[in-house]
Amino acid sequence: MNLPKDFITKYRQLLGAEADDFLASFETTSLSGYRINPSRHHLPTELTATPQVPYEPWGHFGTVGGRTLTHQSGAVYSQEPSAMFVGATAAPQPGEKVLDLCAAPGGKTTHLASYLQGTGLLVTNEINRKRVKVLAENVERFGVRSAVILNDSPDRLSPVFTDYFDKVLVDAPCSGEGMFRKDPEAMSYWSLDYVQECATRQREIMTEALKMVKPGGQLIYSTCTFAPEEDEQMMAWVLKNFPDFRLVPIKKVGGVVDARPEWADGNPELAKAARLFPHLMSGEGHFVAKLERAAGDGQSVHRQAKLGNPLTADQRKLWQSFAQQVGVSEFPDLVTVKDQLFAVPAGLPDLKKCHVFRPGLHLGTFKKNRFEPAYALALASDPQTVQQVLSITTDQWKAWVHGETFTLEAAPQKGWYLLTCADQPVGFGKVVGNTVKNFFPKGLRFTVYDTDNVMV
Ligand SMILES: C[S@@+](CC[C@H](N)C(=O)[O-])C[C@H]1O[C@@H](n2cnc3c(N)ncnc32)[C@H](O)[C@@H]1O
Repeated sequence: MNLPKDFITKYRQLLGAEADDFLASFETTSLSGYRINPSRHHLPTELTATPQVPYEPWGHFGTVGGRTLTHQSGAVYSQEPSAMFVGATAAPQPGEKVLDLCAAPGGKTTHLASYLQGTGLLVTNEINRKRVKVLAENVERFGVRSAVILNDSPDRLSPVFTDYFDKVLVDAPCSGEGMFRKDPEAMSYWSLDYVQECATRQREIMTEALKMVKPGGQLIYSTCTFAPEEDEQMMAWVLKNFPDFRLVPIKKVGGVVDARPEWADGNPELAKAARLFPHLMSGEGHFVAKLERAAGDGQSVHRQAKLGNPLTADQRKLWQSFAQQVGVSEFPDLVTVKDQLFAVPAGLPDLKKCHVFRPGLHLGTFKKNRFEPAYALALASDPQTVQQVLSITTDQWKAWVHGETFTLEAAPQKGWYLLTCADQPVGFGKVVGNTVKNFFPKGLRFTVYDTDNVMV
């Protein structure tokens, strides 16, 4: 690999005798991994029997293809093994209020959602308009039930969510040195100046992010770079400028090591943060730190959310009749945005000043005198509790994701069914006679070839 000259010189100086092993690791193959979705049942051993990532019970080494049933149904999320250390360090408790400030494409968000188990509140934000769409697709595919998706800059969010969250994750945009092995393209925009630019942007992001942590709450900061300017030096800057925050120790296993105080101002507290080096563990380069705000009284009062519109009597009837007939769970807080129905998480502050991309779980669309359930609702539904479930074969699944209608041997009762394949939810289909009408979202359709493995 043709590493930039300045990069080699810098890390030879910083790492001394360790530099040879560090630089040699760039010549080895990067490792891929995936996380299992804990809300899915009966997953095949092809997925569950692969070697486990040491610090993440849902994490496995291996590859899952994008055109598989496993991927489409949200049974897994492909994620580089080191990146799993971030969510495992945040590990929010069910019921907590959590912000993922730099969230697209959604690796950490879906991981945080696994910990929350459909409870509490997950505010997941992405500044970039194109990337927020991908984030929404991944949140939907993973069946996340209690997320609000925002498309804002940190300085727009901090006045709305001052002193609000139990946990804030800043998975910062960074110089990406830790990804050179996996994605050599990242080297093309790297320079010593670029590292400085990233550090400046990270200080701006952190200044806003820290305001949103409630007293006693935590902020998890991570990068996928080795650059001390963006890692230990960033934490040294926080400790100096935000005295109500301190670093708390992170449990380090599987070759994860202490951060290096000598790469910043020498403050021994910095060793509490974690470094993931590819020459010391099985994964790419990362840095993770956990900051905790001192307990005390938060100053801020949060006005209740005014999101969307209440349902009309007709809309409520249509939704209830669908929910009862199909047997999907009820949601306490429902709102409409135009003709779209959403279940919103409880306890949100007023989001009038935010760009709300999704106010909650998309349940469906009101059409003229009928209700059409959303793909997001299907993937957030548990086939074990839904009453109207239709199990389809893998050949029928191939037709389904390709956008085709297909026929059944016997005609069940007319209506909406949660379709499952190998016990995984794959969408809602409408049965008319012995035909299953296709409602797989047009933008997500794909072709599965006979030679493709449906599972991995
Ligand atoms: C490292 S990526 C996040 C990866 C994501 N957490 C995941 O696990 O899939 C950083 C994200 O920060 C966003 N970003 C860039 N500039 C930003 C800024 N000034 N404030 C907040 N986010 C920013 C980028 O668009 C990018 O999606």
